[in-house]
Amino acid sequence: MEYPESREKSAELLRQVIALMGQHDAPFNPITYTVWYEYAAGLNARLREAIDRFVLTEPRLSQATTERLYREHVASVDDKTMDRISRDFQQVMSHMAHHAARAGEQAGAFDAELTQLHGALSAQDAEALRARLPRTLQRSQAMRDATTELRTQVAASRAEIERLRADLDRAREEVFIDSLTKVLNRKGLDHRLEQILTQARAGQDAGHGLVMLDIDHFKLINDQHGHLVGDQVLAAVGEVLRQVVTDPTHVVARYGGEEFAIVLPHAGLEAAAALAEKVCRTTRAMKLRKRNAHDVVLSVTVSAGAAVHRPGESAQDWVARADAALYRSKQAGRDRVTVAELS
Ligand SMILES: Nc1nc2c(ncn2[C@@H]2O[C@H](COP(=O)(O)OP(=O)(O)OP(=O)(O)O)[C@@H](O)[C@H]2O)c(=O)[nH]1
Repeated sequence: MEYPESREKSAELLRQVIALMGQHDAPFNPITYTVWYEYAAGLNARLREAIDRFVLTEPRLSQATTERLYREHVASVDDKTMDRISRDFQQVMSHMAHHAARAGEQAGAFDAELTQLHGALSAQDAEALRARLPRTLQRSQAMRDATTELRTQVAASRAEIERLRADLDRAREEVFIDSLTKVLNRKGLDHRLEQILTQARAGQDAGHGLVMLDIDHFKLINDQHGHLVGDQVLAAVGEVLRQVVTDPTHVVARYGGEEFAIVLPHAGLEAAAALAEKVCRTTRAMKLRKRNAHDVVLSVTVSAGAAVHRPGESAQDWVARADAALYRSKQAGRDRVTVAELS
């Protein structure tokens, strides 16, 4: 997931997120953090609606509810990953708390020692001062040791928390990736579309391009060469898409079956159509060798439809307009791009 906030905005968000986490019962961990971050950032409308509904009956959200919200509205991370990350996080926090408590105890003892020393100094009692000094030195050394240990522990904990967050991000991404074509799956696409349209609704930006693509006569490929070759073709088209769509802000997904989608945030119809043309050209030029049969070479083509998002339009309607343009490409003979009218 991309978090597009500026540094100032993210600092403000961080304050809000910490305040929100403090108002609820779920422990502080990367899952709770992510839920409240997405809530506060306003990037996840469905999550927001669900939280607003839940707090009516459960004003302090529990760990179980927060994890459920994460699973249903952020990413369906499996229970084992969720448990492991929560457990590891608790362990990191408990180590840090232990070292902080130790440093606190040493600080208390050192403070008591300083009070005694101050007394001896004020009374100008040279004898008492001499007697106190070895203890004062001992206590100050213990204090220094404890703060050094705490510093080391804080650094180690930070590194560990970073590792856990990366772990969680990886697990989230896996849920959104189609294993055959290695592009986003439908769920991943829906999630990204929702983010993009939430921002569009908030008036933060306008004008996004969408291309829907469909492999031509795919049923024939399956019928003539078998389902496994069909899968090989799907994987190859996925590879073409990953190769052609190089802009990291663009979103490539398998919409379902042999249909793919490309979302081009902040791009017009011309850019979307040009990218679709490039995908058509590259796919047409591709020669696929049927696995375990070196003499059988397959060629495939794709048809495409492009549409630019209209203000206020739902994701569903947007996809339907691009799909209608794609249908016109099919009707006109396939292996081509059709653009949806703007009005
Ligand atoms: N091998 C394989 N086939 C799939 C998969 N998903 C869907 N299909 C097949 O894709 C085919 C889609 O065929 P149709 O929708 O009739 O369209 P088409 O043959 O591509 O023809 P046009 O779209 O009109 O060019 C069906 O035969 C599905 O069984 C998959 O994951 N693997």
